[in-house]
Amino acid sequence: MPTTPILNSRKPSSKTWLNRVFTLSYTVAVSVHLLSHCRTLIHSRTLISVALFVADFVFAFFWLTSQCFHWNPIERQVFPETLKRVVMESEYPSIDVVICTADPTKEPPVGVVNTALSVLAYEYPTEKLSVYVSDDGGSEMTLYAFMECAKFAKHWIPYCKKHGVMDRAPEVYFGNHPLPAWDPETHEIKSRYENMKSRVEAVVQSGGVCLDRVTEPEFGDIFSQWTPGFTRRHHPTILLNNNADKDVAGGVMPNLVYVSREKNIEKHHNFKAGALNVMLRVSGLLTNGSIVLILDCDMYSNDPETPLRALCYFMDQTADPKLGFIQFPQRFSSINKNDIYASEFKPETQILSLGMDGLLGASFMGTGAFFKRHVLSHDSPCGVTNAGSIQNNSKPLKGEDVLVSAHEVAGCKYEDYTRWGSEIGFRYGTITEDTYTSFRLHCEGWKSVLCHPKRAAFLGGSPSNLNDSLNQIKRWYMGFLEIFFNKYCPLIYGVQSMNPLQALCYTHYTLRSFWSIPIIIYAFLPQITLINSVPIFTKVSDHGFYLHMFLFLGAYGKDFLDFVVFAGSPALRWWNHQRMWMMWGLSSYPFALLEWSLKSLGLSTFGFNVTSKVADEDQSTVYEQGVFEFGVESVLFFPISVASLINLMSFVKGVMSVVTNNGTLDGFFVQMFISGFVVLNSWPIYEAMVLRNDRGKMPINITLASTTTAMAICFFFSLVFRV
Ligand SMILES: O=c1ccn([C@@H]2O[C@H](COP(=O)(O)OP(=O)(O)O[C@H]3O[C@H](CO)[C@@H](O)[C@H](O)[C@H]3O)[C@@H](O)[C@H]2O)c(=O)[nH]1
Ligand SMILES: [Mn+2]
Repeated sequence: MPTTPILNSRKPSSKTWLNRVFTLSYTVAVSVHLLSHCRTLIHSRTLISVALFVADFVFAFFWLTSQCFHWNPIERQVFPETLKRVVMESEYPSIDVVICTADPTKEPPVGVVNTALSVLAYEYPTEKLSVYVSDDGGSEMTLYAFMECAKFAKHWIPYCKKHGVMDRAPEVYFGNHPLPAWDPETHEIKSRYENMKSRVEAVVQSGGVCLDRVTEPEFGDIFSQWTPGFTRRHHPTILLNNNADKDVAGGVMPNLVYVSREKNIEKHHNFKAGALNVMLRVSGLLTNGSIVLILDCDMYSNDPETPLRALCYFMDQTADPKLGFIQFPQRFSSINKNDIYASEFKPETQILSLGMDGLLGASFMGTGAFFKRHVLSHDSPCGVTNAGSIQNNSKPLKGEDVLVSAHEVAGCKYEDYTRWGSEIGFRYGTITEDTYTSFRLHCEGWKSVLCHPKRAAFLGGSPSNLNDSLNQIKRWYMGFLEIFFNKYCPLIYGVQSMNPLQALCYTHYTLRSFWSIPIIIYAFLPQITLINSVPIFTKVSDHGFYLHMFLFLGAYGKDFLDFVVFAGSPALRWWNHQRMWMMWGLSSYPFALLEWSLKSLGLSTFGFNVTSKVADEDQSTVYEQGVFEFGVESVLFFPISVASLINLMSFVKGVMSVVTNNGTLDGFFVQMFISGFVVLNSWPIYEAMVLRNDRGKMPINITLASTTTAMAICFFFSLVFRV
């Protein structure tokens, strides 16, 4: 009897038992610790003991919920070689790729072009591949870049296939490979690329498209739609289908389509989720690929065989029919050596996600995910009613009728009175549509898979300065609060509708901004009391001290093991990550809570502030050197600066009293230790305040304001503790 060929496998991670033993023993320690807090509260309740209890209680909550990620981590493998052997290419499903962009100034069109080229050149039957660019910025510059992309692709696709190129984003390819002097073909394609790039950049620089640049008759007319009343928030649908049939080597070209959905200033457009839903409908009409790959414009493909890896699940006869999507973890290309801003998101993308994968599946990360189309549009009006099987679709439906319908489904009134965004497609109501959509899909019983090949499937950009990075985190956690305080709350609705451990994972993420409470308490309370010589923790000579020590070393030590030993990151990256966690706790998290509260009270609004993907040369140099970039007067730096100064004062005060009291610090050791630890972490901040003179130094106004505030706090509390 023939055995079914194995296309993928899963096994428990080697650390599963270590995780479980650790979870159980640490739970005992946390419980004992919380009990002793309760005892203190009963016998001598003071403001300080209440604050410490609250802090430890919140920490315990996050620790406990985070254990759900560690309970059942798994590792997976796929076998694309087997796939190639046992499945004929003609059986491959067709794939529609959607690339989102929203702002030509923050997301340079050349970057969009590179991402598009990297997927157009996938090792995949070209007649089954379609690439859609969704331009939420409604920018003629992006459209112009798209046209240049279409022309260059005719050369680039056959070149990549002929030479087995791995880096199929040309910018990366030409950046990584010295040109072989003997190869005229490579020289030619490179100069073609450079010319194209400079034409696109010239258009971007001049701020508009000069029509005599567009010589092709099939493209010429479309720019007339940019009438004087056209703005990015208010304009008609623009759709351009590049009808190129053949590349220069005579191969079939993949479809390439540009869509900028209709916008109306009076109509909420639901940010990226709104754009993606339009793309689901438009692509449903034009090509109707049964697999949809979602990408951000800065996430280029780093491995041309990625679709085959996804097929190792989709084409697996034995796979769970409820499998909805396959997520490739977000990975990043331009992170500096020690990842000073912790932009790698290692825990979320590559550690915790393995744990969710062992439950119901990783959550959608906004980019790098292959969806079965029908999961997102099961009863869409576009005639996409295939009930679960992977279908094959041939080259596009063309003709005027289809284009008229496509304009209709991209219109901003189309979704009125439909279930798009509430029950169908990407879900609305939050600016972190990715987490929310996968949460809802998991509630509905869909499953997902994390595919984590050694060579990253996609590589993206990340903020290269501190302010952008803190703002990005703030935006996510505001979105998370919108998810939690919602009809479909992960802790209430989620726990009832899916594996409760998985629901607690979502709970953990969506509530994380409350981590700011204990972080702020621990950043100020032990320090202010130390300055005023008030001991608040157990003495080193007490038994309780060992419990404190175990709790601290256990949490940090386990984190270190996961990050460095099991996930293989350099130790310095781990150190920088824990530093950023404290910084988030003092800035992004509390501001997320604040802004979300203001919005809930109707006092303010917030939108999707697109992360900038450009950095000028100076900024990039500073970043590459691994030096913190403050530079701008950001309110997010203020609490961080105040905390770092208070910690410095308290540490100095502590050292001085140890010296004057003949070297005893018994009663103050824990407070000294915490201040010292924060001081060590704050070194780049002190440097930015007093030692640096470059443009990345702390703005003088922030330094002055935070110094004054820190002194005022000290003065105020010295009065409080005197009475
Ligand atoms: O109204 C909008 C806003 C954004 N985008 C696009 O959404 C993508 C993500 O935006 P970006 O500013 O780069 O977000 P990140 O901070 O990198 O966001 C992460 O988190 C987002 C959810 O908050 C996810 O959508 C992203 O995939 C994920 O990378 C970009 O391609 C944008 O062009 C739109 O299409 N329309
Ligand atoms: Mn991004």
